[in-house]
Parts: sequence; structure tokens; C-alpha cells
Amino acid sequence: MEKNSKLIISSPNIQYTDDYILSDFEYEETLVTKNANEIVVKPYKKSISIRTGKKIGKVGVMLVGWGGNNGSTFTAAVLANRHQLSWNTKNGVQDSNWFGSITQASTVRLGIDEKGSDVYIPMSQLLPMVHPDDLVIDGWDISPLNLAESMVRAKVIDYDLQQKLRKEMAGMRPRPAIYDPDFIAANQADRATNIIRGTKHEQYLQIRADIKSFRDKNKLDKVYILWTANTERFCDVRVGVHDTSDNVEKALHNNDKEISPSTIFALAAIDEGCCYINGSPQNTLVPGVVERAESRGVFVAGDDFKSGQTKLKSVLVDFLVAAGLKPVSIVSYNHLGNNDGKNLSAPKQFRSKEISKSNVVDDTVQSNRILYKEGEKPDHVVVIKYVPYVGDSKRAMDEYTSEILLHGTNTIVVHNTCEDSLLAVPLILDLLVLAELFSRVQYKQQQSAEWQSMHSVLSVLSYCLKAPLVPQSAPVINALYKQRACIENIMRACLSLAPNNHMQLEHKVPFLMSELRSGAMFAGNAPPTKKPKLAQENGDK
Ligand SMILES: NC(=O)c1ccc[n+]([C@@H]2O[C@H](COP(=O)([O-])OP(=O)(O)OC[C@H]3O[C@@H](n4cnc5c(N)ncnc54)[C@H](O)[C@@H]3O)[C@@H](O)[C@H]2O)c1
Ligand SMILES: O=P([O-])([O-])O[C@@H]1[C@@H](O)[C@H](O)[C@@H](O)[C@H](O)[C@@H]1O
Repeated sequence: MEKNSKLIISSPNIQYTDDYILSDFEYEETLVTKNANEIVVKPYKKSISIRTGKKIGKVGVMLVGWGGNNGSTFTAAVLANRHQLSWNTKNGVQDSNWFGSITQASTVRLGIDEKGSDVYIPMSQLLPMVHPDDLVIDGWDISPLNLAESMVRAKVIDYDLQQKLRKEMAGMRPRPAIYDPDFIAANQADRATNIIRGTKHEQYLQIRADIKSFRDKNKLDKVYILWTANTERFCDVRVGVHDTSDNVEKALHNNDKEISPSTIFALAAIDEGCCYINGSPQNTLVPGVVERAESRGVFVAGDDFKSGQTKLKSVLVDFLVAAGLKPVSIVSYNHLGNNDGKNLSAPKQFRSKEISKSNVVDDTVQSNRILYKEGEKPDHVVVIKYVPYVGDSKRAMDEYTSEILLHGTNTIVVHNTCEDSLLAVPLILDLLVLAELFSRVQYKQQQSAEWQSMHSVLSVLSYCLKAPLVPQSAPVINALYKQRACIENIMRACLSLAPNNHMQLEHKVPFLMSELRSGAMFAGNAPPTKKPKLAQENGDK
């Protein structure tokens, strides 16, 4: 499909207005009930209407930890792509790209052509999405370095590209941030010289003022707040402090020591009506914060970017278990030398990461009671070591041992070296682009008049996160294929298209095969000669 060709869904279930894409969608599921000696399966359907706003507006993003490896590399990537920069390296001239981003560099299966071949288009062409070039960037950091100095410190971007970006990035300086030595490693103290003084509530008010001034100065329609600052220790969640919105607010006013800097940022974001995304593993989004987001109709998402070792794990374990093989021992070791690794060399901060990296196999293991008894899990060990010399170039080594036929074993060993930030930054972009897209998608039961947004806990972003936060009582899905299919199929539903099922019966069932070959399969489904009629300009059906 040509990059700029227009996607038109030719269906009686879709209508295009100036402001919306309106879709009628049949949501199908299967209700399963088990009793002593039978399993009853009952298919059901739900007719819903979906509308997607076509107007994006001006979008701003404020990064907490802007001066870090991820924050400075994200900024460099946006600018390099915006200016379509090329630069010299020992391997020749390189061009800017967004490799690693599903919204910018991946395609989705749309359907089949007359010959029955799959047709794919860029995910970014499926629905209106904010373009990375249009993002306005700002943020906070406890370190005072400007973004050019931060980029140099990070040692991620090629030198020649750094030179092309330095002038513009030198003009970007992180706002003072909230520093609490009780929450991040003591070894971070020497960079914490750009901080907001005062009580926790005064810091909260300053963050709100920062968001407001950023929004007003740039005339923004939406602002997204994303935490890519250092990993904090878990806060000790307490009844009366973290359990409700009112109690969290009270605790803030009382300067409670268990209210973390990241929770203060989250409260400020939510109270300014801004989506808050947690790219680190700590438990920022305590129940009281989630309750506040729900009461204000604001999205929150987290935790911890799923960028490398864990992303691969959420594929490999799914493949092994789905193949009927039984992973019994998973050992994930890595060392790295960036500041993230330095912070994680402290036990409490490592513990936060160990938790988020360890739960990623649970959904797949629990799905197969042939291989695993109730409560049975593979041995699973996570090791992270700080080795300054290697910098951002994380060296990950994984060993997967599985039981196979007749007490055999299979051991898969993986070695994975990468600039950690070059894997995380595309996820930061996708989290922002997808959060903005889903802020424009609303649903209603066809007979009811009220349009509803998705639940405040935006679990559709799980694909980008190691330890996905989900609405209360919802299951956590970590398997990467399922997470990606969820995004694709919700986007297809916005266009009234059925989920991809990969059955390809036209290539398996003889009468369908002959219909395909004779052209009879598409008889009466020929593309329309004229555009689908525009619905009345009323935003509603
Ligand atoms: N592949 C990846 O890089 C990856 C993957 C998953 C998660 N993460 C998480 O993303 C975060 C950032 O990673 P990084 O490599 O950019 O680390 P980094 O240490 O280079 O950057 C973090 C930045 O946050 C700043 N900071 C610390 N506390 C702050 C606060 N309270 N307010 C504002 N700024 C603060 C630090 O000064 C630093 O500049 C870490 O928590 C890391 O665990 C990274
Ligand atoms: O994403 P992933 O490769 O599983 O996990 C990574 C860890 O292995 C790494 O040590 C840490 O510094 C990064 O923040 C990231 O969390």
C-alpha cells in the first residue's frame, strides 16, 4: 500500500463524519462453565458502537527523568526523525528511523487480495495517530544538565549525530524535580542538585504549575506525563494512606514519608487531567491513585517498559508452553553500566526490578494444567549486575531448560547485547502514541445514548510493559502475541472489522479454494465505485 494512500472501509457498519469514524461492531466471546463432569461452552455476541475522534490536536509530553539515558535518547530520536537527519559512522552514512516502534515501524494484516494473499499496511495508517514529529517535549530531572549534556553523558547516540543535535538540545533544560533519597539509591545523590524544595504538598503544587505552564505556553490540547526516572523502592502500601484517593491526598498534606516522588508526580498529572504512564517497576499507582484517576476519567498505565530480556521471555515461554514443552528453569542474568544499572545495584531498587521481571511467565504457566499443577512454577532467577565499563550496552544471558518427551530436557541459551535505551525509547513513543489514540476512542451499547471511554487503567498498553497494571479483577496477560493481537483487533474493531483469526480457509477448504480461484468468492463484494455516504454531521449515530 502506498504510504499516503487513503484507507477506506467499504462496509454498511462504518460511517465517516468530519469529526468521527463511527463503527458498529459485533463483539463475540464464549462463556465456559465447568461442573463435576462436563464443560459447557456458550458463544455470545454483544453489539456495540465505537467512535474514534479524527482530530488529534496539539500534543505535549513531559518526561520525568528527562535528562536520563532514555529521556535524552527519546528527545534525540524525535529530533533526528523530525529533521530527517543522516550521519556518518564507521559503517557508512546512517539515516534516522523508528525501528522498535510498533506504531512507526510495524505493519498489520488488513485482509486478503483477490488471489487470497495477505495484505499488510503500516499500523500508523489504520487509525489517525499523533505523528512523532509533532510532539512537544519537556520534563523534569533532579540533575541540572541540559539535554545536549545529558545526551553526551548517556553515551548512546553516535558522535556525528550528537554533533548535529547538540545546538537544539542545549536549549532544553529539565525543570527541577522531586528528590527523596529514601526512594532511590544513595549513589544517585551526587546528581540531585536540581530539586524542588518544600513539603510534599508544595512539591505537588509546583509540578501542577509546571504542567499548566507547559500546556498554556505551547497552547497544547493534551499533555502526557511519563516516568522514565530512576527505579524507586516499592512504597509500603498502607490502609489509611494509599488505599483511597482521599487518604492519599491526606497523606500528601501530612507529608507522609511513604508517599513517593513518583506518586506525587502521578497525583499532579491526574489532577491536571493528564494521562500518567509509569515506565519503571515501582508501585507508583497505588489503589488511591487509581481511584483518583477513575474519578477524574484520566488514563494511567504501567509498570516498567518491556524492552529486552523480559520481552523475549514473554515470547519464548509462550512458544514453549503452547508447544506442550515444560519450562522448568529460567535464569535471566544481565550486566550493564549505565546510571539505571548503578541505581539498580542497590538492593531495594533491584528488588523492584526483580519483581517486575519475575511475574512475566505467570499467565502462560497457569494456562496449562497438563504441564503444571496448581501453584507449580518454573524455577525463575533474575540477576542484574552493574559493570560501569559497558555503559548502556546491556549484556543479557538467558538459559531456558524445559522438560520434553520421555523425561528428556531441552536447554535454550540466549545472549543478547544492545543499547538498552535504543530498545526502550521506541516503547516510550508507542506508549504515548497509543495512549493518545485510545483517548479518542469511545464505546456505547447500541441502544444506549452515553459514549464511554476505556477504563482509566489503560491495560491495552500492556504490550509495552513488563508488569501490566490492569483494572481490578481483570486477568494480567503477559504473552506478547496476545498483547499485540489485542491492540490490532481493537483498532480493527474501530473500523468495524472482525479480529484477525489466521484461519485462511480459502486456502484449506476445497469449495472455498475453487471460489477464490474462479473469483466467485468476491462476487458482490467488489469494491464500491463511489465513497460510502457520510453520516449526518451529529457526532452520534
Ligand atoms: N531498556 C531500558 O532502558 C529500560 C527498560 C525498562 C525500564 N527502564 C527504566 O526506565 C528508567 C530510566 O532508565 P534510564 O536508562 O533512562 O535511567 P537513567 O538513570 O539514565 O535516567 C533516569 C533519570 O531520572 C533522573 N531522576 C531520578 N529520580 C528522579 C526524580 N525523582 N525526578 C526526576 N528525575 C529523576 C535521574 O537524574 C536520571 O537522569 C529506569 O527506572 C529503568 O529501570 C529502562
Ligand atoms: O527489559 P528487560 O531487558 O527485561 O529489563 C532490563 C533489565 O534487564 C536491565 O537490567 C534494566 O537496567 C532495564 O531497566 C530493564 O528493566
